Formats: sequence, C-alpha cells, structure tokens
Amino acid sequence: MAIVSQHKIQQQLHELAANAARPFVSWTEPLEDIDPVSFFMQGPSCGFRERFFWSDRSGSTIFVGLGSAYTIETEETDGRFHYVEQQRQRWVEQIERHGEADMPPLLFGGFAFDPHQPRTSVWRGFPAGKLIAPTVLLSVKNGRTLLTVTLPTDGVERDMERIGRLFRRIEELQPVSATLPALVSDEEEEKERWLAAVRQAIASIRAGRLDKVVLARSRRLAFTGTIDAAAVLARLREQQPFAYLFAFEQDGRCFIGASPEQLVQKEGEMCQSVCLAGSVRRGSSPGEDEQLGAWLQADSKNREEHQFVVHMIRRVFSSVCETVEMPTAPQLLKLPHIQHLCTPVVGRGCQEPSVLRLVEMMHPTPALGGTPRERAMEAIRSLEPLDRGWYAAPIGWVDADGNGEWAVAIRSGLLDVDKAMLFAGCGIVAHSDPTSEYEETNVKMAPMLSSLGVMSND
Ligand SMILES: C=C(O[C@H]1C=CC=C(C(=O)O)[C@@H]1O)C(=O)O
Repeated sequence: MAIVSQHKIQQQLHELAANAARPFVSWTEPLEDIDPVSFFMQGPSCGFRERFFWSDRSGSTIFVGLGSAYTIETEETDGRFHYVEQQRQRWVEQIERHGEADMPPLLFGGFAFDPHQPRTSVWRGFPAGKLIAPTVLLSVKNGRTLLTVTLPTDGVERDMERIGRLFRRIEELQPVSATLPALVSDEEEEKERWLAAVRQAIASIRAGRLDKVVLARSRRLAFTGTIDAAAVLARLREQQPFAYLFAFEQDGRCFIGASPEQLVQKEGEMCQSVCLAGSVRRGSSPGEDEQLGAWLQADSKNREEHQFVVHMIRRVFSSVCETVEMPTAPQLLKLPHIQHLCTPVVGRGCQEPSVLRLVEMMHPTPALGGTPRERAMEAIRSLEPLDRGWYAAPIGWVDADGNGEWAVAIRSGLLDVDKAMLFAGCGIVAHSDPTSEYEETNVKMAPMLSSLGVMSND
C-alpha cells in the first residue's frame, strides 16, 4: 500500500490552487508511521535547501519540515519579536487549509541570543529572528502522523518535481546511517582567557554591579568528511531521551542540539515553563550519584543561581496569568551526563494571545543571561570572547492560534560541512569557582561530543 497517495495530493493541490482565493494553499493527509529522522534525511537529496526537526521532551510531538513555503526573517533588534508576531498574523490570513484541516499551519524557527551583538560569519544565515512555514511538514502528535504540503497558488508547478521525488523516497525510506567521519582536530577557545573572564565577572558581582551572569565558551572540531546532521540527530535521539531535539538547517549549515530546558509553552490559556539552573555531574555509582544530587540540592551557591531564575519566571507569569503554581523547593532533573536543579512552573488564565509574546518577555532568563538582565547582557558583550548566534536563544514553533512550545537552544552546536562548533555556558555568582565552572562546561558539551562520535575528554 502506498504510504502517501502522491497522485491524490498533487491533483488536489493543482485543483485547489486554481480555485484559491488566497495566495497559499495547504493540503493535509494522514500518513502511516514513518521514522521522522529518516524523513528529515531526505531533504537535501530531494532539493530542499531548508529543513528542521523538533521533538518535545516526551517525544510525543514531533515536527519535521522540508523546504520553505513562507519565511519570516528579521534583523531588527528591539522590535524583532513584535515584527515576527505581526508577520505570523499576516501569514495566517494568506493561507487556505484543506484536507485534514485540524492541523493548524505551523511556523518553526529561532532567534539570535543578542541581536545587539555584531554577527560574525560563523552565523551566516541565522539572523536576529527567522521562522519558516515548510513546504512539506511531517507532524506526529498524540500518536497520529500527518503530512502537510503548503504551496503558493501561483507556483504549484515549481515545487511539484521535488515533492514527487520526496513521495517516491518515503515509499521505501532507508534507515539513517550511523556512520560519522573521524575527528581530525579539536580546538577550544583559550582556556586561560575564559577563566580570566569568569574571574572578572566574579569581581564585578562581589563589587555589587550585578548578581549573576552566564558566561559561555566554544570548542571547534574538524572532521575527515561531511557530518551528516541526520546521523547526529539519530544519535541524540537515542542518547538524550528526555531532551528537546532540534535542528535548523539552511544551505548545508545546521544548528542542532538536545536541550533539557523549556523556555515556554502555551496551549490556550495555560502556559508552562521550567526554571533550570544549578548543576553537578552524574555520579559513577548510584551511591555517588545520590550524594552529588543531595549536595546540589543543599548547596547555597547553586540554590542562589537557581533562585534568580525562579524569581524572574514567577514575575513574568504573574504579570500575564491569573494563577501561577510552582513547588517551593527545586527538584532534581537527572540527565545522562549532568543533574540540574529544576522548578516547573504552570500558569493558568494566560492573557497573552501568542506564545511569541511570552518568548519575548522570558528571553533571556537568568539561566542564560543573568540578573539584572541589562547589566548581565553588557557583561556578556564585554567579557565573552564569542559570537553566541542562536546558542542559548529561543528555538521552537508557533501555530495559527498563537499556541506553541519553545526551548532554550543549549547543549548545541553548529555543523558546517566537515566542521562543528559546540557551545556551553555556566551561571556565575559571587561564590563561583572558575575551575569548577570550566569543568561544568565540559560536562555540558558531552552530549554533543558523544553524538558526533567524539568522547568527552574530561
Ligand atoms: C548555559 C547553559 O546551561 C544553563 C542551563 C542549566 C544550568 C545552568 C547552570 O547550572 O549554569 C545554565 O544556567 C548551557 O548548557 O550552555
């Protein structure tokens, strides 16, 4: 049996486009279960220059997009979220939905961490904000798989050839190859320089200029051949089961990661977030692991670091929700390489109509920037020898109703043909120890290193 009725979809789209009253049409059709990473893998060879992958923490909501039917892009600084939200509303008015129309049109994308920071060539193609409505979207939600094709009514024919190629491929999807090229060089940005930046940050905090700042560093790897983003994604999926998996690729450059950190989710009048800050490695035995966890929960430096995030998120939620629920003490979130202090937050009666507005209010939380926010951003600009680009920034999706889910793009890296640049940061407070913070960044890079087939050497 054909997995997807190629002929039917193509015929429907032709007919719909001919009679459409709006500039875009979409057709949604149920699909048999297929491997979403294998689907993602088909993008480049079928001629799609853009592709994305999203899986939530439970793995029950997955979106894979190939190509771009509509792109919202901005280099604005202060007005970028507002601009993107306005364009989202315009997009919704331009599209006619058909087939299983319960699938609202979806935009996926991300934002730069700090649009005021000058962009280097490393992040070419990743502007201050960019959201894509894909030409072909695979969505898995509540155990149901759907395929949506979206096309401009005046250009249906243009995309048909590659859509046809994709349909033929998904009839007999090949499993994702686990082969990765070998590492040829591993260059971390100067350790001494980073440690000096952390010392300076601690001095500023002790002098009372700010309370907390998150400082990040990078590591550049080179390989013997092209890194296959689908293979990396398949390994992340296997190795990081409770993380948000994300990938955003254009013209062969792919920002990819497995983040444990939700920024915000909105579904109707309910919104959720997670305060995540304060970390320690996993133990090498159950006994040591438990001891480390108990130490983390009691450690005043980590509790302080965590508390700044709790205050800020509670303040934002309280300003837009009728009720806010959160536990009084942080819980432990145990991930394969690291454990974190974690406080989940639920808001009800949310007055904001779009998740993008919540993203704007939340970013950057003190888990990624610091506190007070503006002073921390200034400290990052002056102390951190790095172009963060989309690292530590919001990544996620929004639908036609303004609902959506966004993660913070940490535990991530940028793949560029045979090179990878990995990122990790740490919250610095008055009693931080620079060497331990450095070691913590190594632990935070371990998931990406492992997914690239490079063992972490800490
Ligand atoms: C900035 C990162 O982690 C943040 C999230 C959780 C715990 C953190 C910490 O304990 O420092 C960081 O705030 C990163 O992984 O690059």
